[in-house]
Amino acid sequence: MIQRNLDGNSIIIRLEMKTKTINFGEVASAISQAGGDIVAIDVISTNQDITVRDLTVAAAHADDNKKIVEAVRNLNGVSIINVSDRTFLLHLGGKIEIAPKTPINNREDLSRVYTPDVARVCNAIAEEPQKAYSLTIKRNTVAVVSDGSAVLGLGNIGPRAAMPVMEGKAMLFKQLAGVDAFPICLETQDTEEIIRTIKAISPAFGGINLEDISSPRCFEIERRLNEELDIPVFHDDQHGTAVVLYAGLINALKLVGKSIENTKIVVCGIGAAGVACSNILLSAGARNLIGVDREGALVKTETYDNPIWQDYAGRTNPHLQTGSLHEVIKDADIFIGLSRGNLLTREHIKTMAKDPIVFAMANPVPEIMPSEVEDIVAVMATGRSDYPNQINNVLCFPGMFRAALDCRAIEINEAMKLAAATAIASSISDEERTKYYIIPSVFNDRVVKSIREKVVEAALQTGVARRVPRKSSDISG
Ligand SMILES: NC(=O)c1ccc[n+]([C@@H]2O[C@H](COP(=O)([O-])OP(=O)(O)OC[C@H]3O[C@@H](n4cnc5c(N)ncnc54)[C@H](O)[C@@H]3O)[C@@H](O)[C@H]2O)c1
Ligand SMILES: O=C(O)C[C@H](O)C(=O)O
Ligand SMILES: [Mg+2]
Repeated sequence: MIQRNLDGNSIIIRLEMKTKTINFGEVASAISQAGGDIVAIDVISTNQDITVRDLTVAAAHADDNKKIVEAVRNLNGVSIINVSDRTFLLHLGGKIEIAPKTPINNREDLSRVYTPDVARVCNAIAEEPQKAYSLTIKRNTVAVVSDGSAVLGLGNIGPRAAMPVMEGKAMLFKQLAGVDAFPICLETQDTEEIIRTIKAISPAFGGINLEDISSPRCFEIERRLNEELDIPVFHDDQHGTAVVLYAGLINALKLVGKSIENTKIVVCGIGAAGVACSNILLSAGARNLIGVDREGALVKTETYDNPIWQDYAGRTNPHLQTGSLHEVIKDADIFIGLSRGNLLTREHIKTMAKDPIVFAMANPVPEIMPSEVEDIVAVMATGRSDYPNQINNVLCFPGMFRAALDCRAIEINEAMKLAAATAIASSISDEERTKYYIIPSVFNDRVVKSIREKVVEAALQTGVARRVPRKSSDISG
């Protein structure tokens, strides 16, 4: 039922073949034996003795790529000129650019967009700072800020290595919701310095999307910035994830006919995403929710150095369950993984209650792969785009910021998050809902519109909107 998307693992091998020594059939069979499929062949040049070709080869797993290249390299009469990976090719020079909205064709244009005329616009903003919203990019621009300390599930890989993710988020902001977003990766992991820096750059932006900043620092950074800035600050890994998770769970619970109040929920990984996801589930009525981190279940009878865990333990695990993940997952109705890959096996899932719901959301490798348990779970979801039911914060952040910018919200509050979750969940109708379709696709164009409408409504009702936006049909860049 589940189909892997081979495209993510394809490589392009440019090779030179001595036509008298080897024929193409031999190359093709060596590639196939090493686990690759040739999906495209381009002849680059050819003469009587030598032919140069680009072979696009897909493999089921990225690990097979090395084997395939070795198999080709070992053939007599073949030399490899170059191997490129389509994903790396796509990243050459970065993934986004800044483009002017109007051309500067002559001296008159120049004096309007730049000096001397621009000075009149500057003075207008100096006299009335709110005009920054109408006369600069602030109205539609979000900073995507990371310190590279918790990038996907890769850990603390630093600000340079975080850039491809932040560029990707910026692309998604623009393509899905018309929001201009700029990636900013900071060369500091000091809480105070991050807060100071974000405050210092804030004049250019209408909102701040914090991304991949590890816990517990992320909680303090977000709280302080929300207090000290008048633009919305939203830690995507916390709240974006929580919104989408709750949306998926609303639909999954309908499928299995259970109510959130009567389920046992195990959340693994009590970091940024785990805390926020637990919070949204508790506010939606969850009662028997148990958090598990590296040392096992969090329980209020223990003392933790991490104050976030102490607070968490005090609000969860009502039956004071102790033990490892493998112990507490027994009889659970719902597993939510926000930790790291490959922590569970099929045997562990078999110990869960009837019709288990498994949301294994660690990226890029989930706590358990769907292919291992697909036949024994009622609903399975991951954070990945190559399996059904992708629970990924990308379903939330574009629409959420579209709404916040349009109504010029001073913050993104709980009511707005719940409104977004309901909007996402209800974009799948009763007839459409199946175990493979509990969450809409990122390409479903109803999602951003529906989040935008519901979130603006919630912002107006809760008094955090500074402006009543025009109709949703005005969504644009
Ligand atoms: N699908 C999504 O939309 C989505 C969104 C956010 C985060 N995530 C994923 O969730 C994971 C956590 O992200 P985060 O931003 O909360 O990071 P984080 O660093 O704040 O938290 C990770 C937590 O997992 C815990 N952990 C690590 N190994 C563990 C183990 N073996 N057993 C139990 N707990 C363990 C850590 O101690 C930490 O508390 C990452 O893999 C990330 O990619 C997915
Ligand atoms: O970036 C993603 O794909 C989701 C999430 O923000 C993560 O950190 O894993
Ligand atoms: Mg993230």
